[in-house]
Formats: sequence, C-alpha cells, structure tokens
Amino acid sequence: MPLPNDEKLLALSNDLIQQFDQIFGLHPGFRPAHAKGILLTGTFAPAPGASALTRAPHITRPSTPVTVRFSNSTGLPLIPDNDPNANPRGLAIRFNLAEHVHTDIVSHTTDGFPTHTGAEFLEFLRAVVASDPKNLAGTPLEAFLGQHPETLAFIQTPKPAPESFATDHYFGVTAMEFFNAEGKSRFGRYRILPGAGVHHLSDEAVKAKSANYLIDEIGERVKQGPVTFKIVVQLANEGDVTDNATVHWPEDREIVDFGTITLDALVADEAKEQQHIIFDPIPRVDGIEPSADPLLELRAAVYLISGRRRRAAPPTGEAK
Ligand code: HEM
Repeated sequence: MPLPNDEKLLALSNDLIQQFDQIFGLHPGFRPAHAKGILLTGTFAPAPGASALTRAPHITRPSTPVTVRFSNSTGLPLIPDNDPNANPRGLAIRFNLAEHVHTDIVSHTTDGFPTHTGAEFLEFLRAVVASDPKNLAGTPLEAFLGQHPETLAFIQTPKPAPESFATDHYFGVTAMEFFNAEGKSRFGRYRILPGAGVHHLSDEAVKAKSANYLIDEIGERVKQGPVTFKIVVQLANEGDVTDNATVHWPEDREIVDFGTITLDALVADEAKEQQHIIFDPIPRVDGIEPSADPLLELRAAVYLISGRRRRAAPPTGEAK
C-alpha cells in the first residue's frame, strides 16, 4: 500500500502517532494503539447471496485463507485484559487473495468513533492529556465535549468486557461502497458477529479475571474446535450519511450476509508476525471502494507509517 503525497495528511498522521506515544509511552516494535493482541488463521467462505452486493474476489471464490488479529485498546503492550481501558477490543481481518495480495477489514467492539475527522481526534486526545478526568470543570476536555456531543455520546456508550474474543461483536464503523458484477453500487458497514453468541462480563466478573484471560482463552478455545464469525453488511438507504463514522444509521436498515470466517489455529512465531503485519483500513480490491469518510485515507497513512516504524524496530520476542 502506498503512502499518500498530501503533506497536510502526512503531518497530521505523524502528529497523531506522536500523541499516542506521549499518552502511552514508546514501546518499540509494538503498535501505538491496540498494542496487545493475538494472531489466528483460518478461512473465509462467502455467503451464497453476497455476489449480489460485490464482485470482490473473495466473494467469487469458495474459500479464501484469512489471518486475523484480536486486540485490546491502548498502546500498552502489557495492558491487563481485565483493565476497563482495554475496551473497545479490536478485530482486524486479512483476506489472503494471493502471495502479497490481500484486502482487510479493521473493526472494533463499539459501533462508532468519537470524532468525524482525524484533526478533531487529535484535538480530543490533546484535550484528554491536558485534563483531569475526575475533575472536568474548566478543562480543555470539558470544552471539547461541550462542542462535540458525538464525542460525548461515544464516551458514554457502554463498553463491556467480553467473556472471550470469540464472544463479542465487532463493527467496521466506516462505510464502504460495494460494487457488484453489473456495476450496481451500495454503501454499507461491516458487522462481525460471533458464532458462539455475544457474551459480556459484569464489572465484578471482569475484576476476578486474570491479566491475560482473553489471550489465554482464545488459544485454548481454538485448540478445542473452530471459532466462527459471521460477517454481515448493514446497507445504507438513499440519503443516509456515508462519510461520517459518528453518524449511526437506523437499525431498520437492511442487513445482508457477506460470509463466514472459521478460525482454527494460532499463528506460529507470533511476536515476529505481529511486528510484521500492517492492516490497511482501505480495501484496495475490485468491488469494494472506500467511502468519502475522511478517517479512511488518514488511517491508512497512520497505520503504514506506524507499521514501518514497528518493522524497523529490533525483534520484540515476548513482551517483557
Ligand atoms: C483518526 C482515527 C484513528 C486513528 C488515528 C487510529 C490510530 C491507530 C493506530 C496508530 C494504530 C496502530 C496501527 C499499526 O501500527 O499497525 C491503530 C490500530 C487499530 N485501530 Fe485505529 N485509529 C483510528 C480509527 C480507528 C477506527 C474507526 C477503528 C475501528 C473500526 C480502529 C480500530 C483499530 C484496530 C482494530 C487496530 C489494530 C489493528 C491491528 O490489529 O493491527 N481505529 N489505530
């Protein structure tokens, strides 16, 4: 994936990475956000009707190998899985179409995002750093939230911890434009639904869990049998806002089946692979185009700059 030439976009990308570094500290070889995670492999099988939505190659083939990464929030490689700040959890899915040819979905467990643009997100992060969350009166964060009800709404959305990475639902958040073989297009947002059902833990139950309960559990679970997720797409109606991750579409919007992923193994040489793989929020595949959501191009640049830095760091091995 290429880096864009847009100087302003690159400067904003670097500022955002620096802001994460400032909040979480530098951890060479780890991601500045979603630092703690685990990689699994499996296959994707398209849903029978999905070709009405898109002509993308993984929809026209019976089976495509996938690599997925489950993660905790924050740039702390050792954040305890039972820390409330580890929510929302992430799920990044790579569809391996051929050698060095792939398309990804990047999702997390909250349906939405705090801000419409990356510049606002940077302003929000700076306000967080400059404010005492326990005493908001008169702080930059209070001022920001006063001007951005969509950010307050995201903060106030409950973010319960899952029983397992395999029992949470994940949201693509940013809309994509899907094109089928006839050239007909629809905007949609991915949802990734666990075959084992959505099961969250109460705050009390989470406290009793261990610092690695999710990472340990998914490793054990996949040894016992396959872990499945159904991928669906929530379709926009004509006139729905498709370029703003803070705007939700009404729940009555049509949802179509996209396919199923079946995960059956952990990745060997985990630390090395996690350091190497760079997920891309832009699909870059025929049949699925990015929407005009400003987060997409920015994130693609952020993840690439960050990923190149991670690859250039000494091997992490096991986090110490
Ligand atoms: C301006 C908006 C955003 C910024 C600046 C941002 C920043 C980052 C950064 C720096 C990383 C580490 C990338 C790497 O080193 O490979 C990352 C990873 C990630 N982000 Fe974002 N993010 C944004 C929006 C989102 C949204 C909307 C979602 C949910 C759909 C999301 C979900 C994730 C996930 C799941 C990962 C981990 C990917 C992996 O496993 O490699 N982010 N983000």
